[in-house]
Amino acid sequence: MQKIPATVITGFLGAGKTTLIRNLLQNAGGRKIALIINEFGDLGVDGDILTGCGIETCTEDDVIELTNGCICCTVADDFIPTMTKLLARDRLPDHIVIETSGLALPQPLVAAFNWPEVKTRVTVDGVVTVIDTAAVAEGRFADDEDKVAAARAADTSLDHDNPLEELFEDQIRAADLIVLNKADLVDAETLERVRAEIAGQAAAGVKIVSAEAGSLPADVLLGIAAGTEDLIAGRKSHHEIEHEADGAEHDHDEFESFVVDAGSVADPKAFADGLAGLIAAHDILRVKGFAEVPGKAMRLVVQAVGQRIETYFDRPWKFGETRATRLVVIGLHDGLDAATCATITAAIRGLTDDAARDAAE
Ligand SMILES: Nc1nc2c(ncn2[C@@H]2O[C@H](COP(=O)(O)OP(=O)(O)OP(=O)(O)O)[C@@H](O)[C@H]2O)c(=O)[nH]1
Repeated sequence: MQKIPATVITGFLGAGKTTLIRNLLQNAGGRKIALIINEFGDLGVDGDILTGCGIETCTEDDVIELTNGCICCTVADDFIPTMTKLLARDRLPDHIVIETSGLALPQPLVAAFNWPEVKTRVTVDGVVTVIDTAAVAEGRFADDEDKVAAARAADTSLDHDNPLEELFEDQIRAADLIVLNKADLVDAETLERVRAEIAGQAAAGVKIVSAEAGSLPADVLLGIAAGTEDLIAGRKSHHEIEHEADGAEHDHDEFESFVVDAGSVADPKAFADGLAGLIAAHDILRVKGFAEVPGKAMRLVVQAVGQRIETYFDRPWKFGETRATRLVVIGLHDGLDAATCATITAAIRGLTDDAARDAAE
C-alpha cells in the first residue's frame, strides 16, 4: 500500500500558518486533504476560521482539532490515536496537513511518524516552517547577545535568554521548506537580509521561498517527498539536546494563555485601537478570536500579532450558535501573572458592551 504523505506546517504564533493552509485548500487541485490542527490556548480559533471560510473541500469532517495543549507533549495520548482513527476511515485522504501550535517544537511530532502503527501507512512529505518576515526584521526573536554570551560562558548548555529565540531556532532547524511570509510588510532589501539570516540557521540545502498571505502553489508546498521522519534524529531541538542525558520532557511553562469572554463590540475600529493599547502596555504576543457586533449578521474575526491588528467579518452566525465575543490571549508567562491576566480581562471587557454580555449569560 502506498503511504499517505503528511505535511507538517509549523512556525511561530501568528506567522501565517492558518492563512497559508486556507490558500492551500483553495488551490488543492482536487486533492482530498485531511487537516489536523493543534492550538495553544483553550479556544479552537484556527479550525473554526478554516471551516468557516466556505471552502468546499474543507468540511468539519476534514478538520480534526487537538486543542489540549502542545502537540509535541501529547503525541502519545492525543496525536497517535487521532492518526489511527483517521487511517481507519473508509475514504482515506490523499494528503494529511498538520498545523502545529505556534509554540510547538516540530521534532517530537515528526519523530512520532516512526511509531509502528503510523510508519507503515504515512510518511512525512515535509516540514514547512512559516516565518513572520516583518517580526524577524524587527528583531522580535533576537536574544540580547551580550546576555547570552555571558550565560554561555558561565554554562555550556545551549540555554537562551529569550525562549522565543530558542523556539524559533528549533522550528527553523526542523524545516524542509521555509516560507518567508508577510513579504508585503518589508522592502526588498529587508527581505534579502532576513533570507540570509534564516539561511544561516537552516539545515544545508533547505529551500526558502517568500510569500504574501502564504499564497504559494500547492505543488511547492506538497510533494516535497522528504521522508522527514528518517532525518529527524539529526535535527534535534534545543530541549532534546539539553535533556538527552536525563530524558526529561520539555514544557511550555514559559508561555501562558487565557480566554476572555466579553460583551458586544459596537465599533470594531475603536475596539482594535483599544486592544492595540493593551498589547503595547502588557507582554502580549497574540490575541485571536471572534467578536459579536450588534446589528451584524456576520461574526467578526479579531487577529492581533504584536501591534498588528486585523478585524474582518468571516461568516454569518449560525442558527442556534451563541453570538458572543471570545478571545484567547497568549503571552510570556513572566509577563502574565494572575493579577495581570485579571487586569487585561477587565480592560478587554471594558472595551465592549458588558451589559449585553451579562444579558446573554
Ligand atoms: N500583512 C500580512 N498579514 C498576514 C500575512 N499572512 C497572514 N497575515 C495575518 O497575520 C495574522 C495571523 O495569521 P494566521 O494565519 O492566523 O497565523 P498563525 O500562524 O496560524 O497563528 P497561530 O495559529 O496563532 O500561531 C492574521 O491577521 C493574518 O491575516 C501576510 O502575508 N501579510
